[in-house]
Amino acid sequence: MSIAETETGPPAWRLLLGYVRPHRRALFGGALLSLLTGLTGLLLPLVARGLIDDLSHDRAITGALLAMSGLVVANAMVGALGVYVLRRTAESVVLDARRSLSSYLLRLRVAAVDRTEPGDLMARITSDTTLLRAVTSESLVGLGTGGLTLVATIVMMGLVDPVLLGVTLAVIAGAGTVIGLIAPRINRASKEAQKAVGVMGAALERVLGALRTVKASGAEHREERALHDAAEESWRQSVRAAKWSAAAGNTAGLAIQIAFITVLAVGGARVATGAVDVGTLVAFLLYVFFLISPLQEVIGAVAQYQTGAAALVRIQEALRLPAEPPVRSAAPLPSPGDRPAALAFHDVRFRYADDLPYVHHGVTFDVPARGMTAFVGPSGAGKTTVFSLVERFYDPESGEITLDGRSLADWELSSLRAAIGYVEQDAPVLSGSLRDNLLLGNGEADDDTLAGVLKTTRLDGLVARLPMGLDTLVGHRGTKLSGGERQRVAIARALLRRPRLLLLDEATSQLDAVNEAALRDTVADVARTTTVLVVAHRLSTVTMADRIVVMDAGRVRAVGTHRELVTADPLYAELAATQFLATGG
Ligand SMILES: Nc1ncnc2c1ncn2[C@@H]1O[C@H](COP(=O)(O)OP(=O)(O)OP(=O)(O)O)[C@@H](O)[C@H]1O
Repeated sequence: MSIAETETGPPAWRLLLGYVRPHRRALFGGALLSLLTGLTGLLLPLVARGLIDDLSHDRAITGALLAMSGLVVANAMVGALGVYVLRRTAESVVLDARRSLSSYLLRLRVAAVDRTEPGDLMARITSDTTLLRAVTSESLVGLGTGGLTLVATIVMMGLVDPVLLGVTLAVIAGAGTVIGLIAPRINRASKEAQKAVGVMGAALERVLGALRTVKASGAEHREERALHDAAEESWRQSVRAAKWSAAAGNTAGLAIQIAFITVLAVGGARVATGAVDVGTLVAFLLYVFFLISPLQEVIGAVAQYQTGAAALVRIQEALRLPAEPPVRSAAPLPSPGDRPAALAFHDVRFRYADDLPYVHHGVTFDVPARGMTAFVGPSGAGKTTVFSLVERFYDPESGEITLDGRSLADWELSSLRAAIGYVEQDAPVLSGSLRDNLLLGNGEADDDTLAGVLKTTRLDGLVARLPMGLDTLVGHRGTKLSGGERQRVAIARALLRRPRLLLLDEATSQLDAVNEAALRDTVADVARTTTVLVVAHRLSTVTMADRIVVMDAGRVRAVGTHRELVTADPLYAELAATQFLATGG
């Protein structure tokens, strides 16, 4: 599913001004330099007229030649400076957009991310923001400087000969009408092209995220087709945009040529009747020639703006996804002596989306501080969802969840999460070093603490074996670690936060007996000082739990110890007999 296209919202030019406002001074400076370049250029025809005058009156032309050379050099220097200032400003606008967009994406609600394609979001940060560069430096400035130069040129033309100006303006007005018809087509094609880039990003993310599965399923060709289709769609739409942009650009060239010929004809007649002299006609023709650049600049700006506007709208769509409130600074982690947390669910009803069935139909349970509570139940019963709700990745539709007797809704999100350590079932490992991964949740942990946690999670042996110890790169998604090692890294990472509540979604994959037993001891150890909740898949975990919550189809069926439940709850008895992995039990 892709991000909903929003038709409403502020127009693109308002969004653009919002991005540009902080850089308005630099932009204005750059525009001024560009304008100065245009103006110095504008003086050339006047000097040329003087030169022709001097020639026809047999006067020395050295002064006029020197003036022309000086103007040309000054024009080039000021022009280069202007281009540099504008490009730099445009890059700063892109930087701002990338910064704000990436900060925003990190704050996105998990529910919002569920409904989008990460690859598409990535394309919006990388590719769409790039388009802001051109829209700032070329479009906005082009419109300003080109527009002003155009007006200045027209004023000069009016001063030289108003009749010829009238002829020129009529031709330009015709060109303007054509451009007005072309611009929306460029916008539509650009938006489609960027959308296809997003689709390609999503397809790439899908393939690279599961490359082993794709290869093992022999699905390379099918996936390749999807990638190529998206790339081709982007190509098709970009070519369409290019076609219309070229048509717009050529309209400008054509208009100037028509104006040139018309001015030559009408001007020639006026010279013949003696209304104007040859010098005036030459100066006017030079001005017509001078119109090319600002006119093309303005038309280019209009075309470029259409592309930028399409990107701006896509960026804005991402910025409208629901996000968590911004956090100014990370909340402090629990201190070593902090008391464990107590958790309670009161009649919690929850579904992942309005169009999906309820996952929790009124879940109620109480977990006192300290000790280990195991959640068991058939697949899909809603056990992992309990953890997602505790972390506030989602909020319940009704009912209440309390931590230490205080509703989760009243906790500041970062303080709530700081109190919790969460080990997910598939135990993601981020690309980077093993140390980066361990310290992800607590960058402040000292070497002694780290060594202690490595020992309890039995990772010390692994670290000793690795060529570069803790600094060994563990690869994208931890592909260089085994499933069991990944799970232990995730537990170590959570323990380093000294959580007051540890949520452990047990891996369904088997660990070897030694590590299994070690992990069980670790969890039992942690449960003496912390509240531990485990979604349990192993009989060995369940039997050592202080209490077991049996869930079925979004409800809590029973709570008790293994001994109690085996006799009291038929579902539990069946699970215990058939479904649990029995390792070490
Ligand atoms: N992000 C999500 N969006 C929509 N539905 C979801 C999402 N996550 C889980 N579900 C659905 O919610 C239901 C409960 O899922 P949950 O992961 O809580 O089950 P579970 O009891 O932990 O199962 P298992 O033991 O197989 O891990 C399932 O039917 C699942 O399809």
